[in-house]
Amino acid sequence: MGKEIQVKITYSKGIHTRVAAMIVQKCQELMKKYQCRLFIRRERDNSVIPGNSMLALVSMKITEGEIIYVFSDQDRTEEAVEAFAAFLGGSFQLEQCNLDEIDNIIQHNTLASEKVFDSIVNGLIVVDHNNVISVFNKAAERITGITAKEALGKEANDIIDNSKLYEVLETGIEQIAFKQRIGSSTIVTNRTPIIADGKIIGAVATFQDISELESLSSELRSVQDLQQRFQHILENVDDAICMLDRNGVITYVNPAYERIMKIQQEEVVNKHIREVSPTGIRMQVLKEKTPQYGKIIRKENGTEIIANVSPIIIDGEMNGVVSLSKEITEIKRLAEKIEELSAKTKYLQEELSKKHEINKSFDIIVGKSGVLLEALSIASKASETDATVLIRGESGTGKELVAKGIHYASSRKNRPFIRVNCSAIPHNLLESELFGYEKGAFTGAIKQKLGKFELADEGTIFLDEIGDMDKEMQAKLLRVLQERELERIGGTKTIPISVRVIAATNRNLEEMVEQGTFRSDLYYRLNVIPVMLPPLRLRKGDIPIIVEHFIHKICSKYGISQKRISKEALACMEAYDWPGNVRELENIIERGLTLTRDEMITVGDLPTYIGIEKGEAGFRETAVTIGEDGDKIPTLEEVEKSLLALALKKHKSFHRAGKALGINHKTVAAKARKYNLI
Ligand SMILES: Nc1ncnc2c1ncn2[C@@H]1O[C@H](COP(=O)(O)OP(=O)(O)OP(=O)(O)O)[C@@H](O)[C@H]1O
Repeated sequence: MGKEIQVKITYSKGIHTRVAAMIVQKCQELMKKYQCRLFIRRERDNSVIPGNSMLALVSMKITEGEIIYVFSDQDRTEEAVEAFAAFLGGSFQLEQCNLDEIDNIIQHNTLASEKVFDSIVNGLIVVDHNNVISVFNKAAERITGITAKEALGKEANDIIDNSKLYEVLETGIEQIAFKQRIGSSTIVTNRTPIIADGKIIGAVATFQDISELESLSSELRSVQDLQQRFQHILENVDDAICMLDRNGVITYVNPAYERIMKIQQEEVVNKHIREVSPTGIRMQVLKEKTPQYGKIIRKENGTEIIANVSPIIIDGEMNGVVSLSKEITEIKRLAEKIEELSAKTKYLQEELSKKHEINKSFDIIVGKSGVLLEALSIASKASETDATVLIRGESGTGKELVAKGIHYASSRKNRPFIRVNCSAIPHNLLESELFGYEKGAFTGAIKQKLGKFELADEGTIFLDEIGDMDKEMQAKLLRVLQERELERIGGTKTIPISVRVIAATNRNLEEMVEQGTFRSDLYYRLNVIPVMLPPLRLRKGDIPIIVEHFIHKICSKYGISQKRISKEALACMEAYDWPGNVRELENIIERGLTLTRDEMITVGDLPTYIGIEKGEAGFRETAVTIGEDGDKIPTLEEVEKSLLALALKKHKSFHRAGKALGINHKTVAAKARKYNLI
């Protein structure tokens, strides 16, 4: 490097564009001649520029009187440096230079500036002091959709509606980072005044299209919003959720996971699944990248869970694993609940369909228990045919009611329903009762008498207590049933009969057939459609509605105001076993309604043996202690009452109580009535 030569700029206007062009032209000429490169160093800030760079020279804004230094990059080029220094310190007369060369340099530089402007990615608009556009670069064209041709030479506000460059021209205050809409784009712009010699000679706006940024940030906002929603869901679902990243590190577990797995998130989050569950399904899915559904896992703490584990695949790449698990006990509980509910629904549907199937004529029979409805459903179906029906059931279970129901539901309903109580009629009279007799058939037969079969013609005959019929009569009945015709006693002609037969008994006919006291052929002829009526103790759920039914029926019968029954009294009745079934219950209600002076039947209005089932007042009052220590000796009647009450409490039926006490059931019933035990 050669020596530096100091130069003082004496030119009054400093180094402006034309002068710079002249310097560049001189520098190029000297560089060519001396085969070196020449540089200028400014004293003010020590900045160095090449002497042949027009843009750098102009930007240095070297003024009159400033000190600069000139040097070369080669040794022994003093001549070149001296010549250059002499030129710089001169007066820059145009004649000194080749004018064409200078024009070319200026032209090239202007073109270079345009290129620079166009290569800027930001929009650039320059206006003069009249707000007329002098620069409108390519980016400005792209962002505004206006061509430079349309814009140049026009007032800025004619081209861009809301341009604020005029404000900058007026105030000289720059506007930084202003957001503005141009057409469909959103831009952010800086507007700066151009000041020369203290005067505003124009303004420049540089701007950037941020529409994409805006839509990205709104997308970001909605993604954030979505993420918050997901977070909320994850935190609140009942399923345990666990997420692993692509490397197998646990990144998230939700509160349900902590609860079900009985673990705190700090214990697992940020740990590799290998540490937490090395042989588990999550590890397997991480390795194999295939989902596993419905896996049942028994945890060490005894919890049984069902898990679905899936790989998270994004753009075909494994991005992590998510597991969703549920405590199986919960599912089991729900499944059991569903099973229970569907069994209940099925039962209710069956009950309902039974009720629907039952003819209205059976509405007089109160009760909605399954066993009763089943019996009534069979009876109702039987009423659609002429088949013989055998009704079985303990005394007082409603056999006659059902027989009537069948008759009134049948096509024979407008014809007679005739009841014959086979046990109430002496054996020798039953034949004439059933089949009638001719005048003079026997002593006392002073005129012809029609039998019940003839009276029931086209209707129904109800043979109650058929088990009490003697064998001779059984044979005669069988013949009539088989032949569908009869002869009156003492008569000669056969009379055809069209009668529907319903028989009933509370006796064990099968046992009687075995013992030979009931004809098996008659048994089979009668037992075409068997209807089994359940005893009241097997359908205690019906007690409240039957009680209500009788209270209503009896109050209406006696024309008294409707009464009620106390909860305790009803509870006693529900606890009692009802050996006399519905008939007994009806009697007790009638008795209670007669005894009570209140609006309500209470425990005190019930027979004592009913209360005892619930530990109410009753037997204890009647219980008698027989002592030998001079206590008062009870009367015989007191002892008898007490014994009867105890026997009835224990055995629940007159028959069995009678057996226990060694007396027959009729005596038990009579004495129970006498002592007010029923
Ligand atoms: N389910 C019922 N709903 C309403 N009343 C009933 C019901 N069951 C029986 N009863 C009534 O009970 C009493 C006895 O009924 P029913 O005479 O039909 O019984 P039973 O079985 O024929 O008795 P027994 O074998 O002693 O002749 C009648 O007053 C009857 O109205």
